[in-house]
Amino acid sequence: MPNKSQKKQQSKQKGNRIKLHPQSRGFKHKHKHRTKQLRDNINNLTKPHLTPTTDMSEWNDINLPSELLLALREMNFSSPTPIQRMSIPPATACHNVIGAAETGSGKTLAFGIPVLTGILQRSNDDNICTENERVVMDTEDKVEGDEMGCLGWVDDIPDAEFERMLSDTSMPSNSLQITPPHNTQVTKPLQALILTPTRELCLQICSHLRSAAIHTSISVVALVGGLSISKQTRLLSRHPEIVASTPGRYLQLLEEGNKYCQELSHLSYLVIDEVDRMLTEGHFANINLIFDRIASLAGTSQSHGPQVLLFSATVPSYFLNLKKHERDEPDGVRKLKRYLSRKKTDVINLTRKNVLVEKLREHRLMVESSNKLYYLYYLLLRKGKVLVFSNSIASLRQLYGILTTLSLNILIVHSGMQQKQRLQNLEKFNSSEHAILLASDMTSRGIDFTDVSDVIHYHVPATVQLYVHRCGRTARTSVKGGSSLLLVAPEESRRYNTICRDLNKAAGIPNAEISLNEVYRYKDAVQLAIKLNKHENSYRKQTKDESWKKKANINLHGEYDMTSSEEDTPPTRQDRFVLREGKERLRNLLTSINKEDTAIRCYRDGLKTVSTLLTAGEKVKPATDIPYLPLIREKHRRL
Ligand SMILES: Nc1ncnc2c1ncn2[C@@H]1O[C@H](COP(=O)(O)OP(=O)(O)OP(=O)(O)O)[C@@H](O)[C@H]1O
Repeated sequence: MPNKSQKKQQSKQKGNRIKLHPQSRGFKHKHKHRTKQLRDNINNLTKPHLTPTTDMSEWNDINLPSELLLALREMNFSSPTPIQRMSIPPATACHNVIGAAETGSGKTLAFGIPVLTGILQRSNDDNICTENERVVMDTEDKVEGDEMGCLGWVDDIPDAEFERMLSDTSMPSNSLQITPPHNTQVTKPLQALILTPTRELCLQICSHLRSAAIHTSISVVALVGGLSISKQTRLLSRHPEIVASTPGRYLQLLEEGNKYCQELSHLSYLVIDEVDRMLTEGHFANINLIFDRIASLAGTSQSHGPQVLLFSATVPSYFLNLKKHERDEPDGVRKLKRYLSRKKTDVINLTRKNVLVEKLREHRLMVESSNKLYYLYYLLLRKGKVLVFSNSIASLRQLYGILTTLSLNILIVHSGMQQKQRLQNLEKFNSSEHAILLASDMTSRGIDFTDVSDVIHYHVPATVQLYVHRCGRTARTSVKGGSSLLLVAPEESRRYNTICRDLNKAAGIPNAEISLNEVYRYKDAVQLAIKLNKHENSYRKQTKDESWKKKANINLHGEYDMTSSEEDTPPTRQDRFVLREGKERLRNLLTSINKEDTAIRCYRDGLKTVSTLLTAGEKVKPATDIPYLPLIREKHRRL
């Protein structure tokens, strides 16, 4: 077995991301090497042979620093997206910006590029960061892959070594002097704070900005709940220029007295992504506290205080028209508007009339709620990368159990899961070509999935904004298109009508042509899976209870108490038999359907995805399960 230092050596040889003590690494040499590398990279911008296909002239009007242009070139972003083209110039000219653009339109860089540009300019102009500090940051802060590309690298540095790196001032004369010279400002206060509603989105933004800042010395740190706060505190002790955070974790660090989080007097940018979500109940109280702190530090001076950048695909009308005050404005919106009025504020609204992406193909199915599962199973038999949204965690868990019993390979993500498991499942889904992810609305905003072919709404979402954001997980910039299928039960028709009204869809969403007869071919199998799943859950619960009781009794009395009451009876052989026999029956049933069934054949041969089925109208038989469609249309017309 290799010991610890051998392991380090091995991973270093593999190009891994272990950091060693500055003295042992020859920081000076490394820095020189890095600076040369950066200079070469920038020079190479003009050498077409490196990436001959990427013409970056479309960015010329925006006048970006060469370090950023190089990174964009490496990402193959040859031209700015419309929202980037419109919002980067005013934001770099120190205006507040409120940006609304469809999902997947590149809003992260629309605020990220001005923030990075501003910080680069300041570091050149103001000498906020001394040359020596920059050297340390440059050498230490390069971050490579981990869970969602953001945090794991800190694991590689042993704690003691990490502390020594931060506190060691007794360097030999031939190593870099990190003690700053007199009369230079040594503290590097926080310059940009980006607030996002979910942890996953926060990590994604952090990773995206790091890629854009790869050729600069700017460091970006993500602060999120569910992951070690002490690691995040250590990251903050390195004074990153940009912090992306969920409001709850930032507030927690503020309350715990973290000096870096408290020092907001030099904050130049406050970004609120998914602003409509952030100002609604649940987040607003925290945002308000953070904002109050920033506003109080800014005082009343026009020139003080950070520039504010607010972005979403669904910016509420009270932000699109700043002069208009609406009755339904959430608490504190006026306060934020007053703050915005201190600087020039540009409102950039690029959303289309019905807000959704043009490339999206929308359908809906009117189904009895008791039949939804049959439809879902039928659809999931097809190939594709399918994202299924449900309104509750309980129903997600139930669907997961049943669909897994039906031998489908399913991933699941919701807020009731461990953070690491959530990230792992998202990563797995994202990197697969064909996969099914059951998700709660935690995943509906901002997550940049690649090539999702279909979004299925198992329940009608509670708001039109949720519908837009769920649909936005497909048909993003990098893909040709995608489909959304809304399953509407009679009791959900009111919500469905509201969505249609808010999206100006007078004729409603087009109906998907899937016949109930076709779907009912799986009825027996699905019903059996429901029963088996129920049985298995209670069997598992009993087994779990038993082992828990055993442990509890052993702990309390030193030995297991064999006397148990009637209802405590452990699962019997009979239970196990029923379960085994049921599974066998289900297997046989599926095999027999499999032999003749076209859908499964299509799935196996990869011929049909959900979208092709929906758009091609594979079944010509009269559609839908429910005869109350005209009623809904009628109702809708009246609205
Ligand atoms: N200039 C560009 N050219 C090509 N692709 C880009 C460009 N800018 C960003 N992208 C890519 O577009 C995708 C979507 O970007 P981003 O996640 O920022 O969208 P968004 O507008 O924030 O979406 P959402 O509203 O769902 O949060 C990302 O994969 C990103 O890398």
